[in-house]
Amino acid sequence: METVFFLIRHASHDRLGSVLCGRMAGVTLGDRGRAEADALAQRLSAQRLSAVLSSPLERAQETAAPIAARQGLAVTVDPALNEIDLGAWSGKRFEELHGDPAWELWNRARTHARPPAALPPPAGSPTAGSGGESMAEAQTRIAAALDRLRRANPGGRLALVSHADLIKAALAHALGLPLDFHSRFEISPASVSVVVAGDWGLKVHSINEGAA
Ligand SMILES: O=C(O)[C@H](O)COP(=O)(O)O
Repeated sequence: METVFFLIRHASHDRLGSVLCGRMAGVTLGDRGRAEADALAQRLSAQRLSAVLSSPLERAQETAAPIAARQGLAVTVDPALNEIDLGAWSGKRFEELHGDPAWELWNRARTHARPPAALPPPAGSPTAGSGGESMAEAQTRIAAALDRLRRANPGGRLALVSHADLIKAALAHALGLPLDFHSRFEISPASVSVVVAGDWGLKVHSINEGAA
């Protein structure tokens, strides 16, 4: 039996395009984002969803809430849908990052680049030298979640509210696209990308639907 996944990027917030928010707390939807989330919930009301899952971050849960409410469902928070751990870059303005060689590498070589650690590791720590989460690790996380959710929900139609890079990683996994090509397609705020899963694997039905 097939399981349909509606991969939804959270709606707009006021720091979009100026701050690399990552997992920082307190990033909530503004007026525009709430209007986008309501419009998205209205569009999705034509679908019979069986579950609405969300990243733990506020911007995702606030996007998921009106979608779930319209369907008479509760939002289930799933840590597997969380944003990539961007370590020391979380909360930095994009203008601060420009010119940083590690940031340039992150943008051109996602297959092996890794954000820097948020805090220097203690001296002698076995984690010395480790950083944030690589996109490959995030892809493993979302791919495992899709497989787990598919097995638990045969015939289900699940909305998963997450983040741009997580959705790109999921689509790249389904398409067999190298992560270095992450910028070859767009995942906009409040957009929907549809992936169908079966015993045979994953099939991409659409990408970035409903983008403004
Ligand atoms: O701010 C970030 O973390 C990224 O630039 C975009 O991620 P998002 O999908 O959570 O906005």
